[in-house]
Amino acid sequence: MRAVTVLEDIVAGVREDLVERQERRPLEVLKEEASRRPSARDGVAALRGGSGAVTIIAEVKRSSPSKGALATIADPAGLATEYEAGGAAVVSVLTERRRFGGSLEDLGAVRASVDIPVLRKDFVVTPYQVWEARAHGADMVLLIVAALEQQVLTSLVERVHSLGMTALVEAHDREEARRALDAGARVVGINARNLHTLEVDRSVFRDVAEVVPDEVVRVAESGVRGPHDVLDYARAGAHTVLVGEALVTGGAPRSAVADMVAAGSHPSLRTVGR
Ligand SMILES: O=P(O)(O)OC[C@@H](O)[C@@H](O)c1c[nH]c2ccccc12
Repeated sequence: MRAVTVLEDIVAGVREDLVERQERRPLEVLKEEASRRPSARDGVAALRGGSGAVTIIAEVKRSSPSKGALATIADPAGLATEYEAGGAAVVSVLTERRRFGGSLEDLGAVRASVDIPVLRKDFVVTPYQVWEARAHGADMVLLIVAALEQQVLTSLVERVHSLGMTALVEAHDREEARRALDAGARVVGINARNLHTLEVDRSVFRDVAEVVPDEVVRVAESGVRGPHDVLDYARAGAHTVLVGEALVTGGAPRSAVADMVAAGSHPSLRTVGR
């Protein structure tokens, strides 16, 4: 028998937790809550930024399967406010509980504290979770190609977009990137961390980015240690860079984001064909 990979293990846990939430809060209730929210913010416009500079998605992340505990983050809303003040285009909030220590409460608290778009980062495998995201004020939802069959992926992308949100569709190789585009993604994340083995290989980005056209926002995910890596990803064709660990462990989130935003506006990038 094939070994169960980390991704499959995480998704199994997510499905278990989901059963309980669906009992507590029927879909009809969620839909009602979602309908009372103001419209979702435009994630694509925020990530494009307007000036040709590379934008930053800053992540609220307490722990990870690869590194274990990273930061306590007693006040996720306060952290998100720092990210926004540093110039982040979007805040990503991990809501997966078992491995990442996140929650939908974190998402709601962050939503209430910032004006920029907020991304729900989780292992979304059912429409119910998309409604949950909207009911808690998310503007964007992560969908992971490797966790979804193509038909399911396509219908989840459609569901996200029909609720006025933007899907960030995550790929790890060229084949998955093509599947993301086929499913209708307007924003494609290329994750340098392999979710089966958890290893980071930053060179994956350049290779996979080649199959993602310029009309689609290319997001480089994982393994960013500082401004230098932002610049490298930008030179490899990223429109946006998503950063977690370096921001939650560094101790000065506002200035860390500001330094990365500055790297993303470097004059040398104007000559890169982005
Ligand atoms: O902490 P890092 O190396 O900056 O990585 C952030 C982000 O890319 C990572 O959290 C991530 C990327 N895709 C995911 C999918 C699920 C959970 C987490 C992730």
